[in-house]
Amino acid sequence: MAQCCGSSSPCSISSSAPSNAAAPAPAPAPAPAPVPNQMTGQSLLLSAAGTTTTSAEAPVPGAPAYLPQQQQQKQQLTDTETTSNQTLSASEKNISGSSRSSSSGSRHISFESSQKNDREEESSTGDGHGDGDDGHGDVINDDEDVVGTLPLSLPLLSIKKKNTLLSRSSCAPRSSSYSDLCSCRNCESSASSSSASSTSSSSSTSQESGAAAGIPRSAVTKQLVRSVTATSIMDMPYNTSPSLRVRTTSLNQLKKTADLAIENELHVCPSVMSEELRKLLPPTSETVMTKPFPIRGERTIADCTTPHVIAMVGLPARGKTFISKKLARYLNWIGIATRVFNLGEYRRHATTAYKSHEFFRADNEVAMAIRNRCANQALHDSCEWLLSGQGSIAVFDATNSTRDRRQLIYDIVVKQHGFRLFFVESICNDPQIIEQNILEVKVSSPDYLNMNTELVVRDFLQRIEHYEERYQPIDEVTESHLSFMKVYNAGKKVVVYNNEGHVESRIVYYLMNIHITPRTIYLTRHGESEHNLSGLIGGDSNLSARGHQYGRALSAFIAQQQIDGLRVWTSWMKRAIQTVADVKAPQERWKALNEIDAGHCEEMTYEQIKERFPEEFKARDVNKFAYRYPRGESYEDLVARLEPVIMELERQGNVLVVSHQAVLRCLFAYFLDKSADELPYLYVPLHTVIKLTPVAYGCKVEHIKLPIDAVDTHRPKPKIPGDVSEPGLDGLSGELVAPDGVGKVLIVGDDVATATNGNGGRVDAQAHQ
Ligand SMILES: O=P(O)(O)OC[C@H]1O[C@@](CO)(OP(=O)(O)O)[C@@H](O)[C@@H]1O
Repeated sequence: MAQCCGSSSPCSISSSAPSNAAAPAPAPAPAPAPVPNQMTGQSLLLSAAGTTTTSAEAPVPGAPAYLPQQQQQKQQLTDTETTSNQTLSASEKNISGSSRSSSSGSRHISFESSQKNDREEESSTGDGHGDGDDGHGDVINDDEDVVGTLPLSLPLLSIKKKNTLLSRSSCAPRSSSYSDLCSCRNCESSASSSSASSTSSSSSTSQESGAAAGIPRSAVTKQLVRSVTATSIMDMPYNTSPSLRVRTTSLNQLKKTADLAIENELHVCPSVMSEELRKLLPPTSETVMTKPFPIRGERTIADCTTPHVIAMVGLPARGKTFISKKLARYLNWIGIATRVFNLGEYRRHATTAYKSHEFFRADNEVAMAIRNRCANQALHDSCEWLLSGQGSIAVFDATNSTRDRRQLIYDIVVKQHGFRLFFVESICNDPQIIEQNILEVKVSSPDYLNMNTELVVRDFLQRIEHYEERYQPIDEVTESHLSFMKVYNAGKKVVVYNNEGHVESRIVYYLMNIHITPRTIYLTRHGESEHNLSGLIGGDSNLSARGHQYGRALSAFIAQQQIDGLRVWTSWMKRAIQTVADVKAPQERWKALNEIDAGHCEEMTYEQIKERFPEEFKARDVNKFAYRYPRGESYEDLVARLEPVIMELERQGNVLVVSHQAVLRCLFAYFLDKSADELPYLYVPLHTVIKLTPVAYGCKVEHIKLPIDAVDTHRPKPKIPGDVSEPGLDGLSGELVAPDGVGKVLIVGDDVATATNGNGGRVDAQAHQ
């Protein structure tokens, strides 16, 4: 299966149109007709608690790609083997799919909670063309009081597709390192004369012998692919060639690239390839010299070849903006560049004409013209952004509450641009959730500046009524060509329809796990360890005396917080387990929470690494996120390893996570929406609890430093890569990180130290105010 759900068990879900997998990034392949799913009448029931029951012939979608890395690679290699079969069956699908009746031709997966959930009665209430917004944006434009400041004459949606064809004839004088992959005349001659690494030499040997034997070009390429991908990373000592350091990451990409080349007969020289395509080539000594490690996002290019638009659907105050922002944060964290286009922000930017709910009346023609123009502009910008290659997923956050509006989106996104389109409809009939939503985010909306809460609630409820008049929930019969999921009452029930491909499966899985129940997450490193004292990284040492002291202070602090249903998660490492020895709460050990594996550099000081492996040490400073220790891990690897932890954290209530510097940076970056550049330098000091409380669309952060001294292990990014004389190693360090405006740093008073040093763990509550 080319793009299976990623389940470790055999997966029977058909992949999406294979043209997606084969499309060269970033330009999309011509729009494939939507492929209705072959599976009929299959349903899967999943309880809110995560237990699954499948109906008779149901395919089990399984958890998406959260397999260990090696398993994923194995899985992908197996998947790729079946690509050609899939291509055939998918084209058959296209032919047969068009004549099939909508309801029987689509896979329908329904996830229902074990709790009582009445199926929503969905009724069409008209065929108006309304659109709208319910989000409140961060952009407040007070300068504009003219109605419709967006130019009305703007040529909307006139985006040209990029030229995906690569010219053979323009092959420039080329680098010998590509000779084993290129078939242009120049390269062929240089290929035969070049000798390279073991991998490339075997490849060129295949080519030469193939040419000599008169084997057709495509067969030679296939042979080449096989010979390269059959090589196992495990068989190679890390220092055989610098290029091997990235081989695990590039292995699947290479396979896909090569298949792509076979399918499209693109025998072009890498020197004229697009940047995107070239990135997927196997590393050579040259690419390693200039760009030693894959940057964030490369890992996911193969998964997300075709740009996606995720279009929200639903009445105002149904949590669409909450879902959009949260989803974007998650997708960016896993390395898929995602951006939210919020229609409310466009409308507020276009006009300040909003005075009351009257603006949203269906018969308000002036307002309706503005709203339509803004919706078109937001969609246009989403597509522009995707076409520019800056991102892979655009989230269109608007109500998209009528069939006509959704059809328009489909025509533009799928038919015109050939992107994938997935609707996420949020349906909520629980007045409590709606009211809470209005109070939490609408009262502070720029639409209601200086208005009292009661008036805001009344006005907003009337706004909702205007939408209700024309709201048409997505209909499986009349809109059977759409891919969508419906989330009922903040996740009590989820329905998934025509779910296509890996990215959508991940989105569905993620959205099934999030919840809005208030809770708090506490992150802390273990107490100071013996290795911390001597400046050694990694290892599995015991706590120092001060580390044990921190353990006691932590348990006192946690007891004082009186946290309902708290669970404690630690790594498997001694220093983490020893830290929570006195904490009174159920504990779980996660291997995934173990510290970054520094491979050959384990239990060395930074100075020793610099001395023994100067190039490695420098390379890490150049790109710390992507740098993988020899026989060890990178931060990028850590993010992949931690995805199941994030998923489980999303499902849980109150949790205390006790882990390590690098691991906590990754988790912290998820909650703070930090970039790959910032992530490895986030400040996570010893003996400090980071308290995270979800609020509205974000997260409140408090740093609570318990008053027990510890060494500072933070090494800030040096100005000169490889420099160890920078501050940070000698106790000077970075700033506490708190998100703009919402975070605050609390310093706990002496009471904790007193309490833990002899008062049996009692802590004066006042100390924390
Ligand atoms: O990525 P850098 O900044 O090196 O930080 C990670 C390092 O932090 C350390 C301490 O130096 O973490 P910890 O003590 O939390 O286990 C090392 O074990 C680890 O290799």
